[in-house]
Amino acid sequence: MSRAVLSLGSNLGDRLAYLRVAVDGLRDVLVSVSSVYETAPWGVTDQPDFLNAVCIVDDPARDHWAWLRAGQALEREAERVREQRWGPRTLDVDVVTVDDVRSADPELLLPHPGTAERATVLIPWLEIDPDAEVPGAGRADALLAALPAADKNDVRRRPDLPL
Ligand SMILES: Nc1ncnc2c1ncn2[C@@H]1O[C@H](COP(=O)(O)OP(=O)(O)OP(=O)(O)O)[C@@H](O)[C@H]1O
Ligand SMILES: Nc1nc2c(c(=O)[nH]1)N=C(CO)CN2
Repeated sequence: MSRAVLSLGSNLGDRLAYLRVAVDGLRDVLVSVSSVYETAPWGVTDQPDFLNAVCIVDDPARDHWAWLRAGQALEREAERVREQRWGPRTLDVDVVTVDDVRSADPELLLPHPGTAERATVLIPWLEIDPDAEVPGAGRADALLAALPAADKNDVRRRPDLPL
């Protein structure tokens, strides 16, 4: 089996529609999907707010590279153009974890290196898996508890935006 946690983000154009492109494209392998969260941008802060969500997918036939390729195909479907690092995008699909795979290959770092510091990933992930663990870094709830309150306050659930 290969179970992956994918982080979705959009801050350009019809943000909800782009997240739906991703979820619809994963429908056959979808185990669960979080609520949508409106989040203040980190990294490059002078850009529009993001919508973020996390989904858990499972497919015994896919390895971690197949999940990366699936995410990239969805980004292409959302007409993503490659722009500045951490800049605005119609759709970003990050592979957060795949089972307990660890990878130092720059094309596919696992677990995704930003995970432990990103409330925008940890909060939606914990919503759908309260026992979530980041391989090598411990429980997601403990990682979230260690983040500044301001980071958590910048992640607001949007129950009015269903996926
Ligand atoms: N776990 C991963 N998930 C998705 N892409 C990854 C992962 N590890 C490495 N990459 C590589 O990262 C590149 C995409 O980077 P991208 O421009 O989306 O970064 P970013 O989203 O701006 O920043 P960040 O990766 O910190 O969220 C791709 O070339 C991809 O091969
Ligand atoms: N709130 C938020 N900020 C970001 C995000 C994101 O998904 N959410 N993604 C980025 C590029 O990976 C840069 N900044």
